[in-house]
Parts: sequence; structure tokens; C-alpha cells
Amino acid sequence: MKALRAYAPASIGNVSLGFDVLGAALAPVDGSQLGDVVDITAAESFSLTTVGTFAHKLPAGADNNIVTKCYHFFCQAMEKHGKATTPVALTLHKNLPIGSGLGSSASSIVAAFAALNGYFDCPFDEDTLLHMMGELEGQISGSIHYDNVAPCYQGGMTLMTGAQEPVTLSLPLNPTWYYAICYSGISVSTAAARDILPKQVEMSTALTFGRQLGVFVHALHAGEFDLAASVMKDVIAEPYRKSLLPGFDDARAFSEREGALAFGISGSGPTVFAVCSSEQQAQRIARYLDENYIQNEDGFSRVCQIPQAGTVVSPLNENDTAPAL
Ligand SMILES: Nc1ncnc2c1ncn2[C@@H]1O[C@H](COP(=O)(O)OP(=O)(O)OP(=O)(O)O)[C@@H](O)[C@H]1O
Ligand SMILES: N[C@@H](CCO)C(=O)O
Repeated sequence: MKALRAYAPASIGNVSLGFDVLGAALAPVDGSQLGDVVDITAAESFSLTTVGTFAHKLPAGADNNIVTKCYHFFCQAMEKHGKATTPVALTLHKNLPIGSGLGSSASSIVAAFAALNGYFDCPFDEDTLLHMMGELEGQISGSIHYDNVAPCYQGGMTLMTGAQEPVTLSLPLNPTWYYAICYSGISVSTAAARDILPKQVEMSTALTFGRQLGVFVHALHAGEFDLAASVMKDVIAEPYRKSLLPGFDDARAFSEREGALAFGISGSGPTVFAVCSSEQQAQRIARYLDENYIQNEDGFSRVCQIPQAGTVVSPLNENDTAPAL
């Protein structure tokens, strides 16, 4: 059994128009990492160590960490398949802020399952792992949704099928789009942000949701990117959630004045994103967000693109030091 390291990128859930069914991975254009890391090594008994910028914000005690729950879930799945496991030592580098809208728990969950699957010689295929990841994400947010774990694991922009397999469909990417993202520094519970949503929507809202999604998927496949951007509007969650986000309306207004192609809430927030047609435009909007949307010292902005690559599992060498945020 070789020591491994799994890096799982941040992600944008919903991507505005696709509540619970669209998600996209994020990669800062400066080449830095933005995501959690899980290291796995052999051990006499199971342990979890947490380090990293946001480790102090995690629940106290390893048993309360979602990574520990992933380990036990994985071992139970292995046992059901008549496969043996051995104790491991996990180290979670908690580089994503909790309750950020960047798929923080998803990043921990995906990094944990990817590390475990790699360590035990890949007993589970991609769809099986995605179902495990969705299950653990559901334990945290109150209901299963794949729009963070799927792009985090697979990379790119993914559409959830609702089928047992394939769990997702990968959508074409536009290499000319840049995403200015900004985490404001406050924490918004995904479960709470889901609880404030209505349990039913008007027929007109349902028709708009479906129309936009259909047009978006067609436009990406046809390379009609202005058409794709024109339907990136959140008619399901934003009307209810933006009240949780101080400065949201001003941030949207500035981004639109700057010519952003679209603007919305990343996942359940408070992170916001602006879709930009150039890196320079994204940098200008990121600077505004730094100065006006960030609420405290935990906040940060980045200019990102959507990477083709998702989670990366690589050999862990003794002198490796995980990149902090
Ligand atoms: N490794 C972990 N990473 C993140 N949250 C964790 C982890 N382990 C346990 N938790 C708990 O799970 C809950 C996660 O909250 P929530 O789903 O609202 O946000 P998130 O997943 O951290 O961020 P995001 O809004 O980016 O999805 C928090 O109560 C947190 O304390
Ligand atoms: N689709 C989820 C994403 C959470 O990151 C929600 O909006 O609640």
C-alpha cells in the first residue's frame, strides 16, 4: 500500500441556471490550488489529522469530521463487496472555508474517497464513487445533490442525469471564459440555505428553468457561447438566497457595468461569481469584489477558469508539503 495524496478542487454548484443539476470545477489562472487535500498512509489504527488554513473552523473531534465518516462508509462498502481494508492515517489539509459556497465539504468528501479508492487499488468505479460522495454530501446538507462532488471529482462542467449511471454528462467548455469568484468571509450553511427555498415552484418558473437549461446545453455544444451566457439566470434559489448575502446587488450591478456575461451565487453562497470574456475584465471585477464584497479577513477573490481535470491522486513523498490556500 503506497502513501497517496488527493487534491480535490473547489466547485461552483448550480452555475446559476442549473439548481442541483449543474456544477463546475474551478482552477485559479495563477496556477495555485484552490481545494482540500487528503493524504493517506498505512497505520496501526485509523486516525485523522486536520491542518490547513480553515482547520480551526472544523467541528471538534475527528469523529465529527466528514472525512472520518467517508472512511467508515468506504470500509462498510468494501466489506459488503467481500474486500479487506487495513487501518490508515488520513491528513486533511482544510484549504477551503466552511460554508463558503465553494463546495468545501464536497472537496473534503471527494478527496477522502479518491484517496481511499486509490490506496486500496481502485475497487470502485467512477459512478459508484459518485453515489458514495453524493450520499455523504447529503448527510451534511440534508439532501443528496451531486453538483459539487461531481465536478470536483470529474473536473469540467457536469450535468446531473438523475440516472444510476452515468451520474453525469460532461458539457463542452468555453476556453475564452474567465470566472471572477469572491468568498465574502461569512459562513452560509448549505442546509439552512436549502431550507429557505420553497418546496414547490410556479409553472412559469419551472418552464423558464427547463427552457434555460435546454438552451444552455444546446448552445455549449453548438459553440454559441453568447447564447449560453444569456440564459445563465437563477430563477430557483437566488430570489430567496440573495437576502443572505450583504453587497450582492451592488456586486451584480458593478459586474454588469463592467460587461460581465453573467453573475450569480456560487452554490448556496456566500461566494459569488462573474463570467467574464477576458482575464483583464475578470481581474477588474475581482478587485472590486475584494474591496466591496469581502466582509472580513477570511474572505478572498480569485480569477479562475473551469479545468478539464478534477481530482488528482498522486504518490505522497516524504518531503511533500501541501500547498496552503
Ligand atoms: N471536512 C469538512 N469540511 C467542511 N465541513 C465539514 C467537514 N467536516 C464536517 N463539516 C461540517 O459540515 C458542515 C458543512 O456545512 P455546509 O455544507 O453548509 O458548507 P460546506 O460544504 O462546508 O461549504 P459549501 O457552502 O462550500 O458547500 C459544517 O457544519 C461543518 O462543520
Ligand atoms: N445545489 C446546492 C449546491 C450547494 O453548494 C444548493 O444550492 O443547495
